[in-house]
Amino acid sequence: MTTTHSAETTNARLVVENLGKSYGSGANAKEIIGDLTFSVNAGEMVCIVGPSGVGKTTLLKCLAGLHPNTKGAIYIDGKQVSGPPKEMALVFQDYSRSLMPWFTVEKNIKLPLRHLKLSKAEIASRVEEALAAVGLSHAAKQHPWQLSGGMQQRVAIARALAYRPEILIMDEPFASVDAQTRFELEDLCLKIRDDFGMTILLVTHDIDEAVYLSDRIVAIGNKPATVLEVMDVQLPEPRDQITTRALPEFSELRSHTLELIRKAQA
Ligand SMILES: Nc1ncnc2c1ncn2[C@@H]1O[C@H](COP(=O)(O)OP(=O)(O)OP(=O)(O)O)[C@@H](O)[C@H]1O
Repeated sequence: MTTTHSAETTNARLVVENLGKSYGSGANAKEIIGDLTFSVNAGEMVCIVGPSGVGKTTLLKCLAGLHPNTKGAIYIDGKQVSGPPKEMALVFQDYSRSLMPWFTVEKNIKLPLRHLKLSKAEIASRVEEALAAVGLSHAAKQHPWQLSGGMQQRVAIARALAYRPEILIMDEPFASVDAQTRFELEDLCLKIRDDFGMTILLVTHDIDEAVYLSDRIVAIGNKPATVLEVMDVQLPEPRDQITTRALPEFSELRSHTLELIRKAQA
C-alpha cells in the first residue's frame, strides 16, 4: 500500500518515521533499530553519527531498500517507499569493491545509466559532467587500478552523480583514504551539495567530519537504536578546513556530540 506523508507540504525530501529493524524472526529475532524518526530537507547535508555497532549501516540499508524495515515508514517527497528508491544513489566506503577493475573509469560511470533508457549523447554528456565535477576529466580512459584510493572514490562519487539522484546516501565514504584526501573529498561533497542542490545523507564515525560537513547532525545511540538528538549546525558558509575547524562553535558542537555518544555507550 502506498500512503502519503505531510512532508508533501514541507521542505522534507526524506522522512524516516518510527523506523524499526530486527534481524531474524521469532525467538531468534534481534532488534537493532528500535525507533528512529528524523528528516532530511531538500538540498541539505545531514550526517548520522553513533557508536560502533549501533545500526548506522543497517539504517542506510533500510533506506536503500536493501533490507526491509520491520516497523515504521520511509517517505521520499511525501510518498512512502518500499524497495530500492529510484531517486537514490549510494556511495560506500569500499570503492575497490564497488568499481569494476576491468572497465575504464568512463565505463564504470556509465554502468548504472543503462537502466535509464537514455540516448548515447545524453549518457556521454552526463559522464563528462560528472567527471568534471569530481576533477577527473583526464582519467576517463584509465582503469580504477591505475588510480589512487582518493581518485577511485571520486569515480564512485561521479558514478552516483551521473545517475542524477535526488538523494545521495554515503556510508563512511572517506574512511579508507588518507587524512589530506579525506579533507579534499569532504570539500567535494559540500561543492556537490551546492552546485547540484543535492540532498545528502552521510554516515560517519568521525565526529569532526560530521560537524564540518553537516547542516544538521542526527546522533543515534542505545540498543536498540533511537535518536539521541538532532543538532542544527549553524557554522558560517562556505566551510573551510582550517578556519571552520578553529571556531569555538566547532569545538562546542564536537564536545557536545562526543559526550552524547559516550553517554549512549555507557
Ligand atoms: N545481516 C545481518 N544479520 C544479522 N545481524 C546483522 C546483520 N547486519 C548487521 N547485523 C548486526 O546489527 C548490528 C548493527 O550493525 P551495523 O553494521 O548496522 O552497525 P554500525 O553502526 O554501522 O557499525 P559500525 O559503526 O561498526 O560500522 C550489529 O550487531 C551487527 O552484528
